[in-house]
Amino acid sequence: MGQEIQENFSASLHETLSACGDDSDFKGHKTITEIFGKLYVVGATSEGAESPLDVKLFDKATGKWLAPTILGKKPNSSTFHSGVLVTNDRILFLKADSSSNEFSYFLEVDSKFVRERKDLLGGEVVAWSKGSIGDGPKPIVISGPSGVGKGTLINKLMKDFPSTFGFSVSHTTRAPREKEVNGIHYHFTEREVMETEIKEGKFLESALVHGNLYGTSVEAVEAVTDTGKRCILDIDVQGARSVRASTIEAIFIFVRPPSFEELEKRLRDRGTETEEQIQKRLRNARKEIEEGKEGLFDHVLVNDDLESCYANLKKLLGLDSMETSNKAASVDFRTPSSFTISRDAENNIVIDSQDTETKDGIPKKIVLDVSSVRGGAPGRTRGLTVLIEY
Ligand SMILES: Nc1ncnc2c1ncn2[C@@H]1O[C@H](COP(=O)(O)OP(=O)(O)OP(=O)(O)O)[C@@H](O)[C@H]1O
Ligand SMILES: Nc1nc2c(ncn2[C@@H]2O[C@H](COP(=O)(O)O)[C@@H](O)[C@H]2O)c(=O)[nH]1
Repeated sequence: MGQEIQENFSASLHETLSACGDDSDFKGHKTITEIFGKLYVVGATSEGAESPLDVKLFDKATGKWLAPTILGKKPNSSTFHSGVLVTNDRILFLKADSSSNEFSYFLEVDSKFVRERKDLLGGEVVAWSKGSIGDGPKPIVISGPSGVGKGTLINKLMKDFPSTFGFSVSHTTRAPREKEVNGIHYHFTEREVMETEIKEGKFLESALVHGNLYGTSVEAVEAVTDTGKRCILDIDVQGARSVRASTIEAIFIFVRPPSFEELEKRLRDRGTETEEQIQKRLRNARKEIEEGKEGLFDHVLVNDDLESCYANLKKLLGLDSMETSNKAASVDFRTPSSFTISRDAENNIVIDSQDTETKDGIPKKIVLDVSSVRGGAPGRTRGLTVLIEY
């Protein structure tokens, strides 16, 4: 029953679009979803399974096509996809012949993130985020004054748990230090370029820190989440505040020095800053240490003895027993190459295979509970629950 409603609805939108002159220019399969008088047309502009899904927008009231700014990593197209309106701010796209890690993408059209970007950029904005089954690992934000040992602690985590954690590589306008490598430690960039990209909405957060611009790009976070790893952000307190205000659900950790004198000693001994820069960083450190007490952070660690601080960090991340404890719930399947979509009595989304042959790992039915999804662009939409029938 639900399935018929879906097909009739979609067919009438195709008719509406044809009557108005379909300028969407998509090759192969496309879907149309109506939200508040706007038709979101999604398809691929070029042939081939690996071409990205694009979004065109038709405004029924004005009869005009609008070109939205598309944020987030676009999903690759497949032979077939289906769009399901989940709430009035997002559409769920389900892809045929795709792995459980790739089959679901959300297109946000009016989420908080999208509204913020609309204010910033003007015009229409939409944002993609990949769907994640289960809770998925929450990103970790690590803040603290310069020289306290954030980088040292993060390096230890990355070395000991390489398949669990991925580092969000920030952009900065400061000059590289002797052993720093572009693209690994930072994306070193020109100020003008970074300012333009901030205006274009490419950054999740950015801040002026010790006289230079630093920022976390949406792409940097997505590059890590795409690998299924848990993202670690090393950012200052201003950045932590911005991430806290975003849709990203993260764990916020503040690292404190045992004393101000020890902090100064570490900064000097590191030997990477001039005296003037050290003084500036120390002045900012006093402010940051005060801000670290304000309740913005979920956990405060004192980095006195490195090994015991690292042990405490692992403990609060639940890593003291085994490496895999923070991995996302894994459910392995492939979606069928053709399917129909319906809603069941509990309002779950039901994907029914229309494949004529049964194949290993491809369920006959996939039931998706989307009632607890949260998060979203930039990053992932987490909390999809999946029930599978073979
Ligand atoms: N517990 C510790 N005891 C003594 N020295 C430490 C400790 N932790 C880190 N260090 C040293 O302190 C210096 C600063 O550490 P690190 O570069 O990791 O700080 P940071 O917080 O990442 O600084 P920044 O914010 O400037 O990048 C390094 O030389 C590091 O080896
Ligand atoms: N708000 C942000 N702060 C960042 C980011 N990347 C790094 N930082 C912070 O800058 C200072 C100085 O770093 P350094 O490498 O020059 O010593 C430090 O506190 C970092 O945490 C970012 O993307 N956003």
